Amino acid sequence: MSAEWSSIPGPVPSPPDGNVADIAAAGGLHTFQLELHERHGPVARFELPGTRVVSVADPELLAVTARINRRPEELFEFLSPLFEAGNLQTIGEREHVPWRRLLLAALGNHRSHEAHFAAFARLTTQLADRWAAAGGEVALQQDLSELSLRLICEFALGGELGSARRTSAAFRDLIAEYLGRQYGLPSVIGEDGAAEALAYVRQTITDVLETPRQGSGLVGMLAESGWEPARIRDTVLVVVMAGYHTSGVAVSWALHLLATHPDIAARLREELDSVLGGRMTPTYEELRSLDYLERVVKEAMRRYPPGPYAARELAEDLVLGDYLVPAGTTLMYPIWALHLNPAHWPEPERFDPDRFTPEAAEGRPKFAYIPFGFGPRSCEGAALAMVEIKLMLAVLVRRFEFTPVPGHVVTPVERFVLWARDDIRMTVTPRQP
Ligand code: HEM
Repeated sequence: MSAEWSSIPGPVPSPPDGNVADIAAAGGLHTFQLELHERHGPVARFELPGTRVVSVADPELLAVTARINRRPEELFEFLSPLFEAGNLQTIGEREHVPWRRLLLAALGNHRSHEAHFAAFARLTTQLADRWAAAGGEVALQQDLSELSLRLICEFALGGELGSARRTSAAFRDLIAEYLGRQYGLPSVIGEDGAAEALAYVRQTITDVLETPRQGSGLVGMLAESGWEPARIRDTVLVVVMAGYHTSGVAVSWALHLLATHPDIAARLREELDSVLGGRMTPTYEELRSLDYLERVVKEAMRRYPPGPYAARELAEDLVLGDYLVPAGTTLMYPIWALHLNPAHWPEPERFDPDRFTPEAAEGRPKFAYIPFGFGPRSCEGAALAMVEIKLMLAVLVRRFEFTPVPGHVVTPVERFVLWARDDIRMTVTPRQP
């Protein structure tokens, strides 16, 4: 077996941009990968400028890659301008291992989640009160990404980070701008706009680090880390960037699915009403006992994974099924395509939370479902995100009926995260207590 990238099935690349035009024609990397695997099978190749990619949509084959730490630099190059001390998405294993240890200690601690739970509930209730007072139509992704920014700042920094609206817009625009530059798309905010947004984000982070606050495990741990100040600032930036939109986007997709599946929404409400009685927010303990809520969240992240892909780079040749993939290849984990693979998810488009009962999940390969990635570079915020998402959804579904706005079309687009192109617009109607 020879290590030949071109022996792997895939579309014909056209120099110098490889398959960039095919990706644009498909509507983005997320939809391109669905078509790629439908046409070429579970292991398929394609080419980005200067990068040979092999995309793997078979969970059993993914298991073979589970120890790889290295991320491909070219693919994440667009994030480099954000960092002062090196791109944290792609730092090498030696630096990454202690960095991950600190993040897991700061973000993955259940006692710490419990300690911040009352503040999370207060911030979520504030948004619900605002919706109830204003009534009518809301833009879910805008409001919920601002709320998740507030939650992550409360948790990781002990309070607000500048104006939530401005910070959230700055991150969104910076990612769209840098990603667009990498793939030759039209500018979103221009050179000056990007410089201004980055300066705003950096300044607010510096302000937070210079003003001691109570209740921030992350800032305290960073202060004791002995790391250079630029790496500390970069770490705060990456945590805020990774956490500001993902949880809110997950909740908005879940609400979209619930609003279009009234029977499932009714079953979730029944569970919430029976556990909460007359109260509007669950306790931390109650949240853990809401089984159907958990299944709804998992199924929503299967149907619309907020992070639609992950990637690694091969340091050595690797046997993947029938192929020997050469060293230097970028391995893509096409999370959306994996979550819609009919071999493991019958009728994959159907929204059915009961796919996640213990009985239904039995025998399903571990890596058939990977919303938070896997292996040594999996998401350090996963456990925290699940608490945030379940709490936001519980409070909002307990308090409101959500009705899709007639004529508003919801189209997923990939901008590093799976957003809806024109947001998800809903009419919110307070439920009778
Ligand atoms: C719905 C919520 C979220 C989803 C779906 C999500 C998904 C992901 C995915 C797919 C990756 C790449 C994993 C891989 O390469 O195997 C990732 C990485 C990461 N996520 Fe999340 N994430 C979420 C929320 C969060 C939150 C709330 C935080 C921080 C508080 C966070 C922090 C990170 C960090 C720091 C990384 C980089 C991991 C590394 O390179 O070691 N994420 N996330």
